[in-house]
Amino acid sequence: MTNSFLYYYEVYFIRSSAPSLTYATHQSLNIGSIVAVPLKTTVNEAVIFRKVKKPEFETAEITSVLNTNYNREQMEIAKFISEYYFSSFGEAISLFIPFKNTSLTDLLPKKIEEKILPKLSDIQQKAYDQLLKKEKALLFGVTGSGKTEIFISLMAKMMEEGKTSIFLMPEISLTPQMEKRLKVYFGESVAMWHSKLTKKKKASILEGIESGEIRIVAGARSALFVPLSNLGLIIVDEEHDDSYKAMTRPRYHARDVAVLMGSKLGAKVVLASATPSMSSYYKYDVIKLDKPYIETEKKYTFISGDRINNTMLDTIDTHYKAGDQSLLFLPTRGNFKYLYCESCGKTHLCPFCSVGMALHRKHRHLKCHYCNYTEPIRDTCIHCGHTPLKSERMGTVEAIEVISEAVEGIQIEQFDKDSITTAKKLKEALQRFESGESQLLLGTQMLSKGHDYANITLSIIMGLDYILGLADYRARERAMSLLFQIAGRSGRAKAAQIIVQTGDPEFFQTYLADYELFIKDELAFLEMAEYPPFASLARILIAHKDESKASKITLDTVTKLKAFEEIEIVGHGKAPVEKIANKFRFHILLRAKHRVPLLKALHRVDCREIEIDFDPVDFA
Ligand SMILES: Nc1ncnc2c1ncn2[C@@H]1O[C@H](COP(=O)(O)OP(=O)(O)OP(=O)(O)O)[C@@H](O)[C@H]1O
Ligand SMILES: [Zn+2]
Repeated sequence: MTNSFLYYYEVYFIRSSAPSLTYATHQSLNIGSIVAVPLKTTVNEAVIFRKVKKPEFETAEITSVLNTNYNREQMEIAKFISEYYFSSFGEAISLFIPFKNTSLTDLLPKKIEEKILPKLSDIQQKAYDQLLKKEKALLFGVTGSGKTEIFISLMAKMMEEGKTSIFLMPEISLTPQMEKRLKVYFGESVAMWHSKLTKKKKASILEGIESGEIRIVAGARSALFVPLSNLGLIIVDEEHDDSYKAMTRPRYHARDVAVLMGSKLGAKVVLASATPSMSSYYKYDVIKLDKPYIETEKKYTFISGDRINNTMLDTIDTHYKAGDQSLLFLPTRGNFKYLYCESCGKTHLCPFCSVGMALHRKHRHLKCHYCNYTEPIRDTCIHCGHTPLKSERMGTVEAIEVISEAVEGIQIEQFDKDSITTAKKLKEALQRFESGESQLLLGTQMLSKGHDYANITLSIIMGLDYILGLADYRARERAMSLLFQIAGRSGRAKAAQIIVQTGDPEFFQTYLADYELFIKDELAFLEMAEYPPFASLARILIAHKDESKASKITLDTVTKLKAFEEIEIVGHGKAPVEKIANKFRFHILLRAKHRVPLLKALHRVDCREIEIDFDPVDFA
């Protein structure tokens, strides 16, 4: 029977981590075609990966050929993702939505009426002109400088040329407001895309893309993978944001994949931020927009401590009574605590790694999660002698209680992952805030992203020292960009007040007027300390129900890795979050001057029981 087949193909199962298999068929197929193939008792979707010679072993026959396919670029990018981010090809290709076999490739130009497009200011126009000339660039524009208007002009230009655009935002919390802004200009030509859309909605958007009606797809990470033909532009807004990094396999970084995609497809890539990442600033041409569209006065107040104090309460009250709105940021609840000094604001650091020592009350010790150095719990600050050291932090719920009690009548919007669980709740919360029904937006990281509300006149940033003390080589960058981002949500139309809670005001004050100065100092530090962008990092995660098994896998992997001279094992041991879903977690942090030797070494270790996170951004 099998002798009569003419063609043999290696295929990968879509969404599966399984290795490839070979199937036979009578017809010649293209690489990237999607087929149905039998496996045991089921029929599965698979993608044709490459043509192979007739194998020695028996092969089953391809059941049918579906009417969709991945194009060459999608296949190539998926291959890159699977190798660079250590996933199977089947998992990597499943990020993409395939093209219909009948997809058109020519789009007619669409012109947006001149009069409805935003009129750019002179400095916006200059940045726009510069961006037109570059294949890829970083638009470094202070908060409120009107980066969005520049994007709109760029996307309109693409439409006129019969090209499509992808506009990425870090999270869906930004989509409702951005949707409104984009619809004004692009109407039915723009679609919002994110992973929480219903199947029906997705299907209708895909139809719009196919017919050529939709020319712009805007949304979170997954919008990068929609099947747009004639792609002319990819914008990555808030490019510094860690939400662009996927936390499950394939653990890709959407910003970095966007850059690769742009170069493969000949599409322009514009990364943008008011607080660019060190790596983008270092790698790409920088175009600056250094004035807000509307200049307002900003007054900063620094206070120490870790609680909501009377200064904050009084200020919230004043702004509330004046009919203005406020924003209050609290760091995300961590899974463990650090010791810090209330008096000087410094976190107690590991003497070897300069990262915060985590407090383990149960074991009655402090521990560094990078090098495992431990020491007894201490009570006195080594910097200023103050005693006792503190370890408490406050969550959103407690904060709302305190403020509601002190500021009579104020309506507070809890804006964090515990309360904003659906797209609907998000939309409603933002609507209540926009209409003025609520006057204080109180929450975690979600607050910091791109929101544009004219009426906010007060930003309060709590717990910055906690961020500064995180066990993360980017702790300073994270704290500084957070401060700039949250401060930037206020004062868009009127003068604003910003309260910053930190025991180390000098650090922040040095850079308040100039984020670029911070970038330069930080890059010098990273170069000296040999961290990215001056080195490559990878993190190996090991999780197992049996703790001793997890520990053994960790040690075995470390032993194997020691054979590779060009890579350094920075540390290994229990992960800061020791247990998730009943599995004990261990990790290994690796570093190399160049990425290639690191990739090579990691491709040599057995991947079945470990997970590799290349270019990690999360160390928990
Ligand atoms: N050319 C323009 N004409 C009219 N309004 C403008 C123009 N440029 C900017 N604005 C207004 O200024 C405000 C700030 O602009 P925008 O939200 O684009 O800032 P941004 O650079 O994206 O800031 P962030 O980094 O904080 O997200 C918006 O309300 C926007 O509508
Ligand atoms: Zn240490």
